[in-house]
Amino acid sequence: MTAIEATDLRYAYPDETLAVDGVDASIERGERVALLGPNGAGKSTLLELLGSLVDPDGGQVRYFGETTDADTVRSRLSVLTQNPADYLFNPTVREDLAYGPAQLDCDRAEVDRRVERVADRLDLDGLLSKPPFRLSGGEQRRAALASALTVEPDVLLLDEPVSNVDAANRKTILDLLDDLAADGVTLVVSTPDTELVPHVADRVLLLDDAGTIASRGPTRRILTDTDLLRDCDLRPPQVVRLFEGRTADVPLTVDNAAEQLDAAGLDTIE
Ligand SMILES: Nc1ncnc2c1ncn2[C@@H]1O[C@H](COP(=O)(O)OP(=O)(O)OP(=O)(O)O)[C@@H](O)[C@H]1O
Repeated sequence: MTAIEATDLRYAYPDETLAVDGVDASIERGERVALLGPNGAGKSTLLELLGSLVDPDGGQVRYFGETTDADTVRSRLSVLTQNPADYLFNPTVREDLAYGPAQLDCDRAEVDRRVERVADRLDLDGLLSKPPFRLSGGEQRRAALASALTVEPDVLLLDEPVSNVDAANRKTILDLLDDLAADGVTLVVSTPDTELVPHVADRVLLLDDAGTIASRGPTRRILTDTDLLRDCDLRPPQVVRLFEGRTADVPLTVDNAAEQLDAAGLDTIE
């Protein structure tokens, strides 16, 4: 079943900047999709349109087959923007995490269960009683993600979820996204970072700086098309640049590359 079906989306800001121009996108349930493009390509705007945070000037977004009903969308879909303040507005982090499920009429015990479980998963246990404005920038981003997760969405749209996040927390977040995908949650991640894409997506919608889709396809096909990426002002992943032309099966990540070198008996270089 389709999770999100967008047709001919168009959005211009009040100053007439055309940020999204005629985008079609169909995202199946359980898929992991990246919105990849350079700065200013329209990724955040498209993510907000796909997540019903803003209404398009043209075109339409439908969810789960047919519905456009706002309550259904709110209960089954979470969007994480780049601004943690959109999610952190209560006196304590615990109340911010509890806000979504409480809005969905979960009872007190269920709300507490969700808050504890997500806080544990994102290493926020020690921060639950703090006011959110006392958290560091990275902690605020984790708390915002946690508040998007306590509604237990079927579809999660994330705008640059690991930008400005340290290595340990990046791993925590990427492992969590793997677990959510394994549980069947549909993931849409916007990023300008080609290095991140193999970790979060099986399919890519590639945007160019005109707010249109330049190409779409499986992650491997898009990330190994180095001319296409450069035409969109993106740098191909470093490991692709290193292995391009040296093997038919170009690895997309350093871990893939290490496995290939081991398999080829090149585990040490004299
Ligand atoms: N509030 C706004 N008013 C006017 N123009 C805007 C506004 N927000 C974004 N834009 C413009 O819309 C275009 C798309 O912006 P958007 O933030 O969607 O791009 P992006 O691909 O997410 O960029 P980045 O990678 O830098 O976050 C850009 O040209 C930007 O300058």
